[in-house]
Amino acid sequence: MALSVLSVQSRYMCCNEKNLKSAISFEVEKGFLNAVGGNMRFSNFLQSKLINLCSRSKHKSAHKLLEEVNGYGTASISDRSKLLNKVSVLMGYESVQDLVENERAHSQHFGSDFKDILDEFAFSLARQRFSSIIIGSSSPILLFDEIASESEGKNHILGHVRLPVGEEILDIEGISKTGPSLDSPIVVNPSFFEEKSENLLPISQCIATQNEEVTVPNVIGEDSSHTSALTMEQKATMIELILDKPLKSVPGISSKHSRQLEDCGFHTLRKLLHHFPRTYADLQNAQSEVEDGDYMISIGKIVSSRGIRASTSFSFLEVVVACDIGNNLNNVSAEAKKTIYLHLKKFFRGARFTNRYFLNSIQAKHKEGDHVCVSGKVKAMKKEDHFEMREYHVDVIADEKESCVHGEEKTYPLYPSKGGLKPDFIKDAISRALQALSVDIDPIPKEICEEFDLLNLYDAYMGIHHPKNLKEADLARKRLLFDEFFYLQLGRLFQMLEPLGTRVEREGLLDKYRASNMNGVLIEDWSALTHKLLKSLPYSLTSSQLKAISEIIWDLKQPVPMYRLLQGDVGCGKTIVAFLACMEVIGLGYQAAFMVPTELLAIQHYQHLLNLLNHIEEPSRPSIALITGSTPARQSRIIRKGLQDGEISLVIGTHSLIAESIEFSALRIAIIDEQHRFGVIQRGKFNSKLIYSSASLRKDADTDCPPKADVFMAPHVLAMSATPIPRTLAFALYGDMSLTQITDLPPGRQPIETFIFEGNYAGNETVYQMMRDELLSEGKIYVVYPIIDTSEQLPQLRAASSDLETISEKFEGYQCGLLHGRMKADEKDEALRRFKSGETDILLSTQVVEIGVDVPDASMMVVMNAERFGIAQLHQLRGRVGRGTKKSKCIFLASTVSGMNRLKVLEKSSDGFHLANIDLLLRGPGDLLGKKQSGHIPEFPIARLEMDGNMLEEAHHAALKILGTSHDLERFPKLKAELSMRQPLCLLGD
Ligand SMILES: Nc1ncnc2c1ncn2[C@@H]1O[C@H](COP(=O)(O)OP(=O)(O)OP(=O)(O)O)[C@@H](O)[C@H]1O
Repeated sequence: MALSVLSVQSRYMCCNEKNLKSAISFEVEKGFLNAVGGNMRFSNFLQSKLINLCSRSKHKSAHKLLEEVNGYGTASISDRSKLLNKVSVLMGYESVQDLVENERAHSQHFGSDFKDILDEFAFSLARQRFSSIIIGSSSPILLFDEIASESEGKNHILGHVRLPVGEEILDIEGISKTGPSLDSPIVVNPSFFEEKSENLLPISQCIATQNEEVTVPNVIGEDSSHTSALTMEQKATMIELILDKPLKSVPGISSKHSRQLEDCGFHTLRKLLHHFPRTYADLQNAQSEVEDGDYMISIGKIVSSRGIRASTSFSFLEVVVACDIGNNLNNVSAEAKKTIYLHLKKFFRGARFTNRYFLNSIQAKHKEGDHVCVSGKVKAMKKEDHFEMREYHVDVIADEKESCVHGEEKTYPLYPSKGGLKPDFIKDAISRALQALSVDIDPIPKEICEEFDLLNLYDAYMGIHHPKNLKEADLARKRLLFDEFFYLQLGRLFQMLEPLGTRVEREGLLDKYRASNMNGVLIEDWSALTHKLLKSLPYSLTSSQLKAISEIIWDLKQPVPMYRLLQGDVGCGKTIVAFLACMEVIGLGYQAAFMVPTELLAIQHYQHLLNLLNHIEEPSRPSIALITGSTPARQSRIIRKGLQDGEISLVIGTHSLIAESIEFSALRIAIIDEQHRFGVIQRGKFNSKLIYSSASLRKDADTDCPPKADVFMAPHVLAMSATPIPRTLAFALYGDMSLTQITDLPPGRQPIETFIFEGNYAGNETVYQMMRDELLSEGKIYVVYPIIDTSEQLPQLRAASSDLETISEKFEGYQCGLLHGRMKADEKDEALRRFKSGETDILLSTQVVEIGVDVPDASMMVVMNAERFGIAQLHQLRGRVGRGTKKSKCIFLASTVSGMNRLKVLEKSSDGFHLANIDLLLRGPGDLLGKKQSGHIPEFPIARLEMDGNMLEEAHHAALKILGTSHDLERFPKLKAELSMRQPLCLLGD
């Protein structure tokens, strides 16, 4: 309605703006409706709703609200809005907005004519009723206010087509009349967005009406003759306009809708187009048989929707969807087709969910006759062909006439909702945006697309959102995935080339990347301190470790901060590689920080390094410190001071290392062990912390002694991952990182024998016997549990603390220890120390031992309820044994036979990368990396990473090719512009 295009300003604007606007809009509508009805004041409407709720004495809050409603007329706008919100919630709506939408839908029986009249009158009515609100006083033509900034001399390109000097600014109402709305189909020439800087077109010519097409000279493509006179800079700036235009400039997206989209994060065309379908429905309903427990996705028609009150405090919603199934619905005889009925059920507990208003409102959300796509797990009901779904997802297929419903087009994109916007609304906006897209938007040159077998960008956007079939969607996905990698690679390489002065230097660097496996620094060129630590080791490094450290040292010598991921299977010896990297920078007079995810690991690393450094003579022995959450305040103060003064060269710690109060005097390298366990946010925090710390050196530089030039550079970052995440997944997460892999294990390691048993009486007894045998041969045993204490909710799970007594009794004469996350740091440390020293023979633990714990002579691990862990996680746990020369065993006890089957893969393989790939396929990347991380993973681009293994390599080669042709990207202005939109060109060290 008209009100929605107005800019509403009020001194009461302190309350939630969305709710306030909805409340006003609602009042206006209701007021008007009632005026038409002729006899009911607006507050009566609320009263009538509330009185019904009050009829039940339990609703004390409704009574109170009724009193408030009596004073509604005199209340402030913000109080009214709050009141409306409360009433809405009490009526079972989510918010006042939800109520407005539903009430509006309800009022549609007045017919579209009435709606038009309502729209027409609403504006003036709003003015009359709310004199305190200034409506329309600010320029309603928000679309064009960039023009003003341009005339003020800012050379800013508009989010819309620029007008020639003197052209009248169009009125928003004018635009909405001329331009199509979200409800009307449009025909727009793809070149709508393009513009010519010197000969700008009147906007009226650029907005196509229903049947006209507008031709605007093409200035975007590199080969366009019009562009030859433009400078690269101009071209690059113009290029930003296409995908980074605001949505309000897309024909067919009204300013109201664009505001709604913007509120949910869709600020530009790009943002909207990158809202990818979460899946595609095959509208042929190919399943011919449905069985209990199947996960199905199916198209059907809603046959009924009922909100049912089962008791005074229990209600449920039942929506029945009829789905025709059959192998190929178009070519199947009537007998082969059949209809199944899906009963979608949602349950509500609590008296407030049993009132009629609530039940009506939830049942009204599913309209009989609607075509929907349903997905979820089915449970067979007693009646044949009837299935229940309790956890389901329903998408309304917007237009039942849509060709795909009738089988012409099989793939139907299903979008996730965002910020409260319904998927259909987003889908519609995406379709509008696609129509407005230019065919030649692709910044990647045609030759590169051809060489790497990629769709062009326009086809990729079309293919991902409107695919004809799954193959087309997959090709589109690949192209967009390629972009993710490509720009990261391009950005990284570009950043490295920038500071290099001469063409020869740049070419040299590119050559090194062209043959990256040749990079490395000869051992003779390592620093003296690194050599000393190397000499103190009781073993020699494996060839893989040597290669890793020389790659890292090579990177440390580059003029830009290193960003490298060190990856290797469990127990391959990553820690020593990281220690050597620290020595390299400490040897040059800088500091190092080593951050690990658990206190236990911090202590272990600290003690390990301390032991190694004891072999180095005093003057050159670096001072190291340990700082964790349990470090006493006084000691932590001393350490912080030592780091600030530069007296401490290396600090090992948990996330407390990123505490605000820690400052370094010359931090040069940050090692982040098990980086993904910190989550992206903390990683970012750590980085910025480091940059800040380095930046603080500038102050010193201004005063007495100017530091070396490279002090201004942000610290090098070496991330380590013991979870052997697949190479490609690693890049999706750490796309701008270089990768070093340790591929072999230290010599003398014996393969771990793996057994899987069912955790029943017989299984347990067998395991106990194996444990006895192990103890007799002087082995040490970890017993790992999924939980600390037994839980009533999960009686089938064995718990570490509760089992201590049982195990102690069973293994009389042997000492048992306990280790879990709820213990204090020193208790944990003591438990591990006793196990290491042999004071305890059996350590009952939770998964705290999973990461990094190193007890080389531990020779057996038993994992209880192993089905509760992921495959990669079990592989990690198994890696706690077999770290020495003693032959080790690992036993997984599963509660169920089906659980045992899943674990069988661990019996067959001990290759972490292979197992991680399986986990990725079984559980998806979110699960593989733990909950913390999953929220940050763009599900779409990496959904099938295991199958796109070569993509990263290709992206890397493509980036090298581009930069080989033009070191500064001057010959590819579109790419340069795109790169600058995707990430700052100088992320670090600038
Ligand atoms: N080259 C080597 N030769 C013999 N032993 C080694 C070698 N490198 C490391 N080790 C030993 O192997 C064990 C495992 O090393 P480390 O803890 O560094 O492995 P990791 O890769 O960090 O393992 P995890 O992923 O389990 O944390 C340690 O006891 C370490 O001393």
